[in-house]
This record gives sequence, C-alpha cells and structure tokens, in this order.
Amino acid sequence: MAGRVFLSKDPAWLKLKSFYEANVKQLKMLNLFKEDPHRFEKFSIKLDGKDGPLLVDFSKNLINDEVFQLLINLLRSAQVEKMRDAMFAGEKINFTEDRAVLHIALRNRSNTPILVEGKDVMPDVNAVLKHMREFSDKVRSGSWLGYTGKAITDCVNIGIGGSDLGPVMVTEALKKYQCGPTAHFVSNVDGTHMAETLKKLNPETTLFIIASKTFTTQETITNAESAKAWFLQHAHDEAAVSKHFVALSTNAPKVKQFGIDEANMFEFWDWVGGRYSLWSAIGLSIALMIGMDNFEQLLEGAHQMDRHFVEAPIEKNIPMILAALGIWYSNFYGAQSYTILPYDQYLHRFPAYFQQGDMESNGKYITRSGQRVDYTTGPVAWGEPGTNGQHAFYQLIHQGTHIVPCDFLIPVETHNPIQNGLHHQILLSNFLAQTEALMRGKTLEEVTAELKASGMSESQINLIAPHKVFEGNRPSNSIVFQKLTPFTLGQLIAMYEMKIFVQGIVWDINSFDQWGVELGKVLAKAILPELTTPDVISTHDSSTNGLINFIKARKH
Ligand SMILES: O=P(O)(O)OC[C@H]1O[C@@H](O)[C@@H](O)[C@@H](O)[C@@H]1O
Repeated sequence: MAGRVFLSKDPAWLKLKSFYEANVKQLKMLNLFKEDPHRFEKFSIKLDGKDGPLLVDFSKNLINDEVFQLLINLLRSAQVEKMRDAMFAGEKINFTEDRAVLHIALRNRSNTPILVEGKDVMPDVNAVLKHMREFSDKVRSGSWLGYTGKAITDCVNIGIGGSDLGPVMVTEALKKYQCGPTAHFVSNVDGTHMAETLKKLNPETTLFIIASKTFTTQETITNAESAKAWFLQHAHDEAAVSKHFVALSTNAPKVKQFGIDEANMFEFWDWVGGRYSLWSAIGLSIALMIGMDNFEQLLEGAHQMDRHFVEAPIEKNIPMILAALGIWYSNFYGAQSYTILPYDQYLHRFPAYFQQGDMESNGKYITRSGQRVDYTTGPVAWGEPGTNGQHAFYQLIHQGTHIVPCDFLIPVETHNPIQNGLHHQILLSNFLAQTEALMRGKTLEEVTAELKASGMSESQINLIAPHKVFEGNRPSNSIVFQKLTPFTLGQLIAMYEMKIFVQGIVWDINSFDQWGVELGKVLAKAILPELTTPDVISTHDSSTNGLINFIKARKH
C-alpha cells in the first residue's frame, strides 16, 4: 500500500522488537494473573449473538498492558482499518488478479448496496440465494425427481480445495440439522475416492453437484466425467443427466460444454475467492442437507461477525486481537505454527478447513510492493478435536521445544447430552484443564514434593523429577460459545477469516491470490503424457527421470 513503510522498519514493529528483547524473560503469565485480579475481564471479549454469547478469553497469553498496546499500535501503523474498509467497499485489493474481495457481500444480510466498478452486487447475490432456495426446497420436499421418478436421497459434491473443504467442514459441523439428502464429497483425483463413494450410492436417487469456480480444475473435471460415465452406464439416456447433475461455477460456457443445463447452474463471481466461497453457490450441498433457512442462519452469523469487525475499535475487536497475538508469537517468539483445537466432534474438519484458509492466504514471501520479506509470514495451521489431540500431540505442546500457541474452542451446551450430560462435563473439564496446565505448568519443587509424598526414594526422585516438570507459560486462547448452531458456526468461520485478513495486511502480502499452487499443476500436465509413451524419459533432473522410468517399468 502506498505510503507503507517496510514492516521490519516500521517504528511500531521496532518498539515491539525492543520490548521483546528487553522483557521476554519477565513475561510470566502466572505472575501477571497474580498481579492483576481483573486480567480476565481486561483480556476477554464477549460478543452477544442470536444463539447466545461468544466469549473469547485471551488472558492466557504472553502479554501485559504494554505489549497489548504496542500490538494495537502495530495494527494501526499497518493501516488495517483502512484496508478493511477498502475490502468492504469493493476495491480491487486482490491486485495480482485485479479482483475485489467480497465474500462479505454473500452474507450481507442487511442488504446494503456493495459496489464493484459502480455496480451493486447485491441483486445478483440475492438472485442466486433465491435459486438455491427454490432448488433445495424442491429436492428436500421430494418434488425434484430422478430419471426413474424417485426422490433424491444423496448428493455428491465434486470439487477440490475451496470448492470442497468448506462444504465438507460445514456439513459435518451441522450434521445435527440434517433435513435433506445426505451429502458426500469427492475431491481427490485418486480414483479410490470416487469408487468408494459410488459404491454406497444408487444412481436413481443421487444428485451430482459439480463445484468448480473455474470449471477447468483437472481433478474436478476428471471426477465429474467419471461420475457422468457411471451414471450413464445405469441411465442409458443423456437426457437424464439434467435431472442428476448441477454445476456451481463462474464459468457458464464450460458448464454448458460439460452438458449441464444452464438452468441448473448456480453462479458466483470472480470476487469470491475459492477458500472464501462456502457462503456462495458453493454452499449448495450445505443448503440441500440442512435446508436453506439454516444456510441463511450461517450467513447471518458471519454477517454479525463482519459487523463487529467493522464497528468495534481495534482494542475490542476479536479478529484484530487474535491476529495481533498470532503476530506476536510468529514474528517475535519465533512460533512456526499454531493449533486450532475444537472440543466438539462436529468441528472435526474445522482445523483442516483453516489449513487452506490460512496457509493458502498467507503462505507468501513477496510483499504487496514486490519485495521479499525479511520477516516470517503465515504460520503452519494444524489441529485435531479435543480430547483426541490430548492423547496424541499435546505432549509436544506441553513439554516440547517449540512454542505452539493454541486456540481452544468449546460449546457450553452439547447437542448430544448422553448419560445425563456426563460426556460433556468431562469434555469441558478437559478443555479447562488443558489451558490451565499450559499456563501454570508444574515446578520442580511441586514435582519433588509429590514424589516424596508417594514414598519414592531420593535417588529415584532425582532421576524422574525433571521429566515431570512443566515449564508452563505456554499461550492459549479460549473460545467459548453457547451451542454449535448454524449462526454460531458462521460467527466462528468469519472470525478466523478476518483474523487471517488482518495478518495478511500487517505482513503486507496479498492474502487473496494463490500463485503458489500453479507450478505443480503445470509440471503435472507436462508429465502426464510422458507416463504413457514407451520412451525412456530424460527431460528432467535425474531424480524425476528416475522416478518416472521406475514407475513406467513397473506398470502393467
Ligand atoms: O473451484 P476451482 O476453480 O475448481 O478451484 C479449486 C481450487 O484450486 C486450487 O488450485 C486452489 O487455487 C484453490 O484455491 C481452489 O479453491
């Protein structure tokens, strides 16, 4: 952005750097809690929502008042508010693709005009939502019939990346709200994915949704062709295809070419990035499975978070604060990753969804003005649902040599209070215990006293005690919501989207392109024909040649 100083030269950055160098050893959370009885109130935000409040407690972080203020100053210096406003105003902030970034328009429930090149996009957005409602109502009510006159019981979304991960994550998260066909997903070009999915399906009652923004993605088009071939093996009638295939795309000519009726195409636009597209027609499988009213609740929740993001001052702004904390750890503490740990089984694909959301957005080393950064940008995002993660990788989070900031998420109420709610009580207690343990740790004195009390000998204690010590002082955010409803899920997704946006602005990168996925695609296209010729391949480096020739020699 014009007038922007290179981040590592920004005085706000340099202040954080010197604060870190001078004070890092003194930032002990346990002491900070002791010194300030109001730390929780000060470093937490409650956002009221339709389905109950969303509480974000960031008090278990390595911050004091001064760091917090310095981080806020950094965000101001990076002009995040100005860039946010530019995004919401439809400016072409994705300048490498000459596009606006307007997933916020897809969930703009207040319906205020949003202009792209002088044209309000809301009428088009509303028209597609209407189309989705009409279609999903027909399918769910059983009035949309397959080629033998039977209602649709299953739909298969064929898409990859942003045309897959969002619908997969949301249909898993909102399974409890199912009132329509069961959603299946085929993304991988590995024929196993398609073959294993088709095994479970009846062509007479299955709807295929071909989801591809470009409608040129090799994996998706290959899978779509295979699904069509399978379908026609049963239906023996090209005319039946229109009853069983619909498309979600920005590319009408390609959709037609594939043989899908234009009436069965659900449109979206180039200002919707793939990884931000679940709010668009790409969400059709969600609308089919949970109904359009619930889909619109998802949009409502996201819209509420968008409003909060636009209206709240930086100091009280959830996505801004989460972004600032992430920067504190990535750029000053040297954290290379962070975890998303949902204590809700329904959210089991939530971390995977944000692997694309975060890493495809911010995994970049070129600034908006074309220079190479001399600081780190997007971290590795990973995670698994609690409590499974506890029995797998939490060892490293508690006692490893890496600092791994953690986001813990949990609903107060479960959809499945089996055994009188016992399971959920156990889940809640584990959630609370983990963040406390990470923060408090356990000292050598505490461990020694415990071992002594158990009757252990001095020499045994000396041998074992160091292994049982926890340094503690390990950061986490606790994100607590009432219940996992469509509205709440919308809030949570938008919260992370906006956090990622803010970080991209501070790092001065374009979070909305993805050139990094292109090189492999081009090389794969060149290699594909080489796999079928009888020749020995010598056009690559010796490793790639060797691998190709080995595979060819072993293939029957
Ligand atoms: O929706 P289509 O166009 O098939 O793209 C699917 C995916 O392709 C990948 O290469 C990435 O660029 C993703 O961002 C995108 O979501």
